[in-house]
Amino acid sequence: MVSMKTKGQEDEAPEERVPHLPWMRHPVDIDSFSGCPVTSLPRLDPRLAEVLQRMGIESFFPVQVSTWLETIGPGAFQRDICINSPTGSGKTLAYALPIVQMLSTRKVRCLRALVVLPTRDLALQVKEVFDAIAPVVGLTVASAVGQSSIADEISDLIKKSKQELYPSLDDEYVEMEPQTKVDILVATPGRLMDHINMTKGFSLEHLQYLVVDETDRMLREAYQSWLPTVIQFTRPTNQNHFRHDTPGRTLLHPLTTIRRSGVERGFKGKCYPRLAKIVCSATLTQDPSKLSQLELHHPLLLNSGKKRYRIPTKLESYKLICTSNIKPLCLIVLLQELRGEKCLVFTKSVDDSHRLSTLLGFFEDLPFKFSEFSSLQRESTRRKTLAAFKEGKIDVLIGSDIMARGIHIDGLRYVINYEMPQYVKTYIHRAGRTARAGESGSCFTFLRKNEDLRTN
Ligand SMILES: Nc1ncnc2c1ncn2[C@@H]1O[C@H](COP(=O)(O)OP(=O)(O)OP(=O)(O)O)[C@@H](O)[C@H]1O
Repeated sequence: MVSMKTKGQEDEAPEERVPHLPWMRHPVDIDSFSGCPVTSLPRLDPRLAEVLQRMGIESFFPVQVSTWLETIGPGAFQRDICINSPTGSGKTLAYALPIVQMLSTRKVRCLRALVVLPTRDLALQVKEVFDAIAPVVGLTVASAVGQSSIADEISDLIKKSKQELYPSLDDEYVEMEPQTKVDILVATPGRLMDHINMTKGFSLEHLQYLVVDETDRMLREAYQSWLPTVIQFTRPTNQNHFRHDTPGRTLLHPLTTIRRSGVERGFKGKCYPRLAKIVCSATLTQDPSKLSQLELHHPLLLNSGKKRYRIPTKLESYKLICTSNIKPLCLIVLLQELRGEKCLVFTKSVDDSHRLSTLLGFFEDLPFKFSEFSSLQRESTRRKTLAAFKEGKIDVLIGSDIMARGIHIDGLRYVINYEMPQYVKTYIHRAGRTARAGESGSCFTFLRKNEDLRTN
């Protein structure tokens, strides 16, 4: 086996192409910002500063500072924000913090911010971030991910209606009451659609902020047309003539969110305040037809550096060249060398993960504990395996790209591509499970002699 350190995936990426969309050609460079101590961020609510410090956050990362300046700062969220910044650079807090700060002055509780992510694991991880900061300013967060029964989710989301409590109340008064009892909802598209279609009282009419995380993946799949549905339901009143719960009703009552009243002083004739959007990824798509689905309002791109994608600065990449017949042995040697440190091993499919785990199972006395992590396993099994891995009871997880996106595991220093990923984007997300939040980490990729890390 030959091992070689590479200069980094980005040096091997294909030639940069000029983006088709003019607004993508002139991004704000996130790397031109430096970190900022929590206590120095202009206009940050002292309660939020305090809770962040208690969480051990002393200063903000550049992506968080630049997003803050475009939302709470001078940018004043006049434009929709598209964030393209490396894995582990802190994008979650970059959008969570301004949203929580902006909602902290709300008077009436109802659903005002929606964050949508492709998988349940990611959604729950993001909810944890909101849960850590939102309650200190009196905000409530819920998830709609299908982790619990839909009935439990409904009881977390929807108030008992006044009519149920006081049957003699006038219908008109009851309709004025917002029925959602959370301020922020973190959802996966499937469960979100279930609530939109079936949950009585679930309404997006007061929504002010929409976040689409892992945007490129979210736009690649239709997920039951969740995006056009959300956009349709949140159009200003004068453009939205239908509602699913009370068809034909027009509403302009005192509790109507100002966005729906359509104050005509917005940019390029659009109603203002509008539904403000933040979309983000480590590999944001530049495809105009995909991005157009988001109906972005005068978008602003925040990009790390000049390149289209960037890997974390402290990530070291290695090629391991060996023939197929000795690859499992080479993997075992490598894992022995890593001395029981946490490590993710990626294969190209669930079947390959299963085969590799079964093969390793034949070896006795391996000095590391490993487990398979597969979409074919039950949700509860996967959750237990991930928890055991996080706690250090398992050293090595073997899986396919189900583990590649967004998941954060403290102290994970090594990623191994047992099979070379097919796309640069996949490499970036897999490798990005390590070297997060300014830490160092290494990614090893097994290749055959004439193979290269260069992918399409
Ligand atoms: N300002 C900060 N100081 C210290 N740690 C931070 C800070 N901001 C975020 N983190 C930590 O950095 C880690 C990575 O953050 P996060 O998951 O938001 O990255 P990301 O950019 O969304 O990555 P990915 O693209 O892989 O989803 C998390 O553990 C988070 O708690």
